[in-house]
Amino acid sequence: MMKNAVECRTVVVVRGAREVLHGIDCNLATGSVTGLLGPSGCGKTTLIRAIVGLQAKVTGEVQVFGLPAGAAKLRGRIGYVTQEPSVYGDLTVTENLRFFAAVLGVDPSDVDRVIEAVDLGSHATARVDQLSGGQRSRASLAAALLGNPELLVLDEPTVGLDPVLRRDLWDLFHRLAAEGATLLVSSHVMDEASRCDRLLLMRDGDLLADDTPDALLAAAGTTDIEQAFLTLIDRKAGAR
Ligand SMILES: Nc1ncnc2c1ncn2[C@@H]1O[C@H](COP(=O)(O)OP(=O)(O)OP(=O)(O)O)[C@@H](O)[C@H]1O
Repeated sequence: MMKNAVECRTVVVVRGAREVLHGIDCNLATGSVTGLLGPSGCGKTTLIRAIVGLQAKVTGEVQVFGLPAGAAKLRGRIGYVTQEPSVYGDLTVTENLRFFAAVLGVDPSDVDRVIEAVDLGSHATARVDQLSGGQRSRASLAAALLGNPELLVLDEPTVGLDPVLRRDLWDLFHRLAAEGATLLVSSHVMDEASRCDRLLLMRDGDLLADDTPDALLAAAGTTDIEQAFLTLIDRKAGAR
C-alpha cells in the first residue's frame, strides 16, 4: 500500500485571468481523513478539482495513487461529491443509484449498501426532487460510495445537515478510512476540524497549515480551531 494516496507539489492554478492557487504542497496519507478548511473563495474547490483531475490550467504536479491526476486508470478509484447534488430529480433514490452503478460497472447489489450507509433506507423509493436538501446531498454521497472507491473527495458534504446526521456521516467517513479509504473533506465549518486526522488550512490560494488538529491548537496556544486559524493568519501577516 502506498504511504500517500495523493501528492501535490507546487500546484498553481489559473482561473480566468487570476492565479487562484499559488503553489500548494501537500500529501494525503492513505487511510486517513483530511479536512480542507478555509474561508469562502480561498481555493478549496479548485484544489479538489485539481486532485480529481477536472481542473484546467494546473501546473506543478498532482499524483493520485502514483498516477497523474485525471489519468484514465484512476476512474472508478475516486469518488467525488460536488457541492451541487449530482442525482436526477425525476428518478427515485434507488433508480438513481442503479443507474450510476450500471454506468460505473458496479454490481447492482451495492445499491442497498450505499443507501443504508447514508441512512436513506426510508426514502429509497422517493423521487429525489421530493427530498430535502440534506437528503439530496446524501443521495449524491451514496452515488460516490458505489464500488468502494479508494479515494473519496467530498466538497462540503455536511452543509445543511442537522448535528445527528453530521455526526453519523463523520462516523461513516472514519469507518471508510479504517477500511483503507482516503478521504478529503472540505468544510468552512471550523468545528468539524476536530473530527479530522489531519487539517489543511487554506487562505487566499495558499496553504496556511498542514498538521493534526492537536498540533495546530498547540502551536496557536488555544483550544479553539477558529482562534487557531486567526492566530496563524495574524502570525503570517506579522511575518511579512
Ligand atoms: N470559473 C472561474 N473563473 C474565474 N475565477 C474563478 C472561477 N471559479 C472560481 N473562481 C475563483 O477562484 C477562487 C477560488 O474559488 P474556489 O471555488 O476554489 O473557492 P472555495 O474555497 O471552494 O470557496 P467556497 O467555500 O465558497 O466554495 C475564487 O476567488 C473564485 O472567485
